[in-house]
Parts: sequence; C-alpha cells; structure tokens
Amino acid sequence: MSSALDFTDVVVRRDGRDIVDHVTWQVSEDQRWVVLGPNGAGKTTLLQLADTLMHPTSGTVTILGETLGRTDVFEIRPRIGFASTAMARRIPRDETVLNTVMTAAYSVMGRWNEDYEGIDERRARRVLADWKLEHLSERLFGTLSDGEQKRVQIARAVMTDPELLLLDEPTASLDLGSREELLQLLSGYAASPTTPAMIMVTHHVEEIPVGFTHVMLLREGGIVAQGPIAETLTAEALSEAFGMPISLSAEGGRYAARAVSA
Ligand SMILES: Nc1ncnc2c1ncn2[C@@H]1O[C@H](COP(=O)(O)OP(=O)(O)OP(=O)(O)O)[C@@H](O)[C@H]1O
Repeated sequence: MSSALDFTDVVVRRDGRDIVDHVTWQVSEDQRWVVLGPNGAGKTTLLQLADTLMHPTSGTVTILGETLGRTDVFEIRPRIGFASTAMARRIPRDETVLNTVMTAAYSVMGRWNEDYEGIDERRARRVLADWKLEHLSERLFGTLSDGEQKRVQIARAVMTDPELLLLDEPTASLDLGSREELLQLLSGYAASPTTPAMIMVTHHVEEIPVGFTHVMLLREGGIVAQGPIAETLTAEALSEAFGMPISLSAEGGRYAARAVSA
C-alpha cells in the first residue's frame, strides 16, 4: 500500500517555538486517521502542511509521492480535498448548493461564467446524493444550517475525487442529531474501498466516526501517541495529551471520555 503522506522529523517553528515538534508520521492510502489534541496542540498546522499551504522549518513532508520544496505545489493541490470552516467562509453565501459543489471541479470559489460539462453536473448531483444534500441542491449556501453547510463543505472536497481527504473539525458546533448524522455519513464513506486516505482533526473522542483506523494524539506540537485506534487510544494517552486524568469508554466502535474526579 503506497503512502499518501510521509512526514520525517518535521518541525514548524514560529516565534522561537516549535508548534510542530519533530513529527514523524506515515499515512497509507487505506488508512483513516483522527488527529486529536487540545487547543493549540498543532492539529491545524499539521493539516496545513498536508495541504501544501505551509512548508516545514525543517524535516521532510512528502504528499502523494511529491516532496514539499522539490515540487510545484500547484500540481499536488488539486489531488487533495480539504474541508474546513476557514475555507467555508470563502464560499459565496448567494451560491446555490449545486454550484458550490460543482465549481470544486475547477478549483474556484464561485461559479463565474464557465460552461460546465454535463458530466460535472451529473457527478455533483451524485455527490450531493451521497451526502444527503440532493433536496437542497437549489438552496443558497448562506441559507443552510450549520450541519448542512458542513456536509456541503465535505461534498465540495470530495467532488474532485481527491487522493487525500483532510477534514478540520467537521462536526464542531453541530447539534447532537446533525453530529450523529454526519458521523454516520463519514463512517459509510470511510468504509468504501474507493475512498482515499482520510485525516480528520477533532478535539473530542465522541466525534471519531466508526471505522476510522488510526489516531494521533498531540500535545504542544509533539506526538504523545500514534497508531491503530484500538490499541493507541487509551485513557493514559488521552490524559497525557490533555494534561489531566481522563477516563475512556468504548462501545460499538464509538468512544466517550471524561475527566476523572479527584
Ligand atoms: N503564524 C503563527 N505565529 C505564531 N504562532 C502560531 C502561528 N500559527 C499558529 N501558531 C500557534 O501554534 C500553535 C498551534 O496552532 P494550531 O492552530 O495548529 O493548533 P490546533 O491544535 O489546531 O488548535 P485548535 O484546536 O485551537 O484549533 C498555537 O499555539 C498557535 O497559537
């Protein structure tokens, strides 16, 4: 199985501090990773490296076989899907859901005046159906609920058939029903053999979709633990990452954590 992502001794230094601290990490194309850690642990910075938006201060970042610094990032970027709140802010509020997803094929944020091939529209409608959005295809993006907007962001990110999919807190700020609905969709997507390597950042073990295979726990830019979820996600590792005693329970592939009272 070839590597989607290969980080070797990666450091990102800002203001004299290593916000990514000697990270060595490999993601193969059949793996679905969760990157977990407290605020400021460096999760988003790792995703920005993986999306070629940032170069490391030292170390080597290889994405889909191409090494940053030795390759044209504009060649790699179309091969990566990235859904985040920061990117969603750039989606025009008065764009229809269909166009928001369809325009991903052209890596532009608005419809402008291109002539779209029927094939793109057919693919966009299929992706909308996959993410339970077909009934909203003519609605304006700005009129959607948070949960619907998150699903549109992901649909847009998968529209281009990426070889690596990055999700920055896809279930943050969702109500219970919307969160559970999205987690189910993510589980279904993760289970398909045609799905690319996935990396999802979250703060909460409750937001790990069933079927995700690997976890990285981060604290202050450094790796506390990484590996297959079943053996790596432990109360000890969580306690170290979050800097407090935490108990962990697991049921049916889902996790729950809480602080241990003194
Ligand atoms: N350009 C920068 N200059 C200085 N510090 C930075 C810069 N970018 C990020 N940082 C710091 O690096 C640390 C890691 O930031 P990052 O956004 O990757 O964390 P995170 O784990 O995604 O946090 P959160 O969960 O709050 O989103 C934070 O302390 C942040 O303040």
